[in-house]
Amino acid sequence: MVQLQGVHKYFKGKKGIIKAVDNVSFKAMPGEIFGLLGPNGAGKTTTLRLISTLLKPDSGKVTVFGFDTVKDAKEVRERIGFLTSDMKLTGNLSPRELMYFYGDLNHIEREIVKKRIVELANYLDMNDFLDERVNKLSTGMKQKASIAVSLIHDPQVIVFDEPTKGLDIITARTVTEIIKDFKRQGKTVIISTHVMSVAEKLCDRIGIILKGKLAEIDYLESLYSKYNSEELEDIFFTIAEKEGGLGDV
Ligand SMILES: Nc1ncnc2c1ncn2[C@@H]1O[C@H](COP(=O)(O)OP(=O)(O)OP(=O)(O)O)[C@@H](O)[C@H]1O
Repeated sequence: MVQLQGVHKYFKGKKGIIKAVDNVSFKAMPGEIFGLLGPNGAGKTTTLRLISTLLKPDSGKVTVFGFDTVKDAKEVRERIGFLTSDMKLTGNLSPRELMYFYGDLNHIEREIVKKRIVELANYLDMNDFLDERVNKLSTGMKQKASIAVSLIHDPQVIVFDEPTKGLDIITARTVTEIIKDFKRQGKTVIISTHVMSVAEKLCDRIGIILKGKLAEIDYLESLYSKYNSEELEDIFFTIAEKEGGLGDV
């Protein structure tokens, strides 16, 4: 389980203070896909980076299975996998070598990593390119390799920033199927997206984030009935217009 309680994260911008995350609170539970939906600059990536210990909140608290992301960062990192479509794997190492490298970084015994590589290669259908250099791989293969690397420690919580960004429809479909599978495995999944169809296809619960604030949070089905619409896009614009939070959409 992931919990945010009154979390604030501000940055200094050229035009003054940017309230990237402004008093955000929510919970994401095991076996659930929670989606943060918002326009560019709304604070989605910052929120996910706070959950993944890559940033510290200015105030408020983020916990992962009760462990505090600041005080217990090591315990949190052991339980979390942070994935992003922007993760560009380059260089002369193969996916297998990269998985060993990240296994070592996570202090996992080599025998365990060896077994995990077999599991992940079968699961992600990577056996044909497990020993190719990553800079020779296609975008889809690289994406699978970066997912495998991020999952080497079999995390209970998966945080995925813009899971389908820049992917062709076939790879995007593979990635969305993998995310659904995480849910079936009882993992806690948190994704960010600005693509309504991705949120509609994948998420059980959605938090709409506008200018750093959570403007709405509810089950997808409840949003449809609350706003009397079957279109998440219409619901999003209704909320954004009410909040005056469309920013630079
Ligand atoms: N390291 C940083 N330093 C200064 N400002 C930052 C930093 N990181 C993010 N910001 C600002 O915080 C705000 C929220 O950014 P964030 O990347 O979280 O938004 P986002 O919802 O993920 O947007 P996008 O969909 O464009 O990726 C933006 O105004 C951004 O410019």
